[in-house]
Amino acid sequence: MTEHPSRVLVLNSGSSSVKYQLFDMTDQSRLAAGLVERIGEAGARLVHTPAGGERRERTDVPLPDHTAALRAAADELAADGHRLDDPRLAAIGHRVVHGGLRFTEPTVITDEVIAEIERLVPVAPLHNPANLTGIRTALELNPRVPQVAVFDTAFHTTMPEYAARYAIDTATADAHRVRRYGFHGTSHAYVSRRTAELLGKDVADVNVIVLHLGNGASASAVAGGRCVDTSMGLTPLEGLVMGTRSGDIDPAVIFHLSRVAGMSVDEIDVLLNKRSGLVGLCGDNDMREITRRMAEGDAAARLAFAIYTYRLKKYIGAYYAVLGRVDAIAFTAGVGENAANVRAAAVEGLVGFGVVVDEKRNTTPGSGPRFISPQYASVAVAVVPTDEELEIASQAFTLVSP
Ligand SMILES: Nc1ncnc2c1ncn2[C@@H]1O[C@H](COP(=O)(O)OP(=O)(O)O)[C@@H](O)[C@H]1O
Ligand SMILES: CC(=O)OP(=O)(O)O
Ligand SMILES: [Mg+2]
Repeated sequence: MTEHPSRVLVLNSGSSSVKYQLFDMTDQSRLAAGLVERIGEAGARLVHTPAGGERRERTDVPLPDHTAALRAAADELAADGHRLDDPRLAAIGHRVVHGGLRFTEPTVITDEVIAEIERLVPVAPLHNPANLTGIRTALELNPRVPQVAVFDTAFHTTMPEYAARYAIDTATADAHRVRRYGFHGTSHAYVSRRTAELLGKDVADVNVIVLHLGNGASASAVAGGRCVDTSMGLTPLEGLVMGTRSGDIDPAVIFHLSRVAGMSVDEIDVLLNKRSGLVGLCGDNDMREITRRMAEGDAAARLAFAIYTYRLKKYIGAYYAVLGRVDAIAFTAGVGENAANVRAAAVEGLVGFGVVVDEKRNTTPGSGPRFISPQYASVAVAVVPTDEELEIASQAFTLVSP
């Protein structure tokens, strides 16, 4: 009997990092995981962790660009016996951030798919180029295994037109594909499903607000497993306050900075995407550091935290209204899973909506999905760890399986 290939390598290429994980999909176990960070910068490093093995950190290999980073990752995997031409490999799954309106499902990558992802670079300048480098390098390393793109935007394509459209001239919007796409969809899909499981209900029967708070952050309103609204828009800049991005602002801020401060469009782009959000407000984008500074009475850190959590609360209120009935609010990603102070502040004063957290549950560290609201609360508040890599592996594996 020949064994069907059952392994999936997942690549998540970010603007300055590459994350990778190798799964055995027979039991969804992780065979290896790694991260290459600060690519092209001083201090670039690769951290590779084999399942059950010793973590290895490499700073001695040159990591000038994403191609080098992926080759170095392939070498680390090969050193553990996981070669990229291994016949047990069923697919390589890629996170692709912007899929426009065209890609609503995971898609096997062809030249034509690559050309379409390339065409979307202007609406995802920080993300799609890195995703494309990941795809091209993986194709060079193994041209035979199916490569699958899993799009951040796909889960949001169910948004109704009235949530997806901006109120601007329709002809201009259509000519340039200006509309709200939404991102982090793989995480919103996975977390909303896991939240339904935690509630012991069918996903079709529950309404969930998902708050994905990582470096990039977004909220979504999910009704019966379908996304009906999300906070990111044409690009991942709209919505919540993020590590380095402003989130919602009056668009006239851009005209003002151009006319009054003499800044170019590119300079304003960098300002809003890289020098705003938490880092712009207080100089730090790591919530751990901000929390430490707040305890010392640092006023800038306190204000940054207040702005961040106030914006969250506004989105919770908005999506409560959008959904009409909310069964659960789920916090996920680096900040959402770990920062009890952010969770508490985001729902403070919402007891009238049935939204409240139990202090002990909220501050007790845990790892799996768990409730942080009291037993009696009418809306469940939960911490539900995301796993974008496993979700990408599952979708890619399902697509290529006979
Ligand atoms: N223990 C913690 N307490 C508070 N914040 C944390 C903690 N651990 C991680 N974070 C936050 O999570 C962020 C990264 O989230 P993550 O989901 O890994 O981001 P991304 O995948 O977008 O790079 C960090 O910038 C940091 O602010
Ligand atoms: C779309 C997006 O914001 O992604 P990330 O959080 O990985 O930057
Ligand atoms: Mg993440």
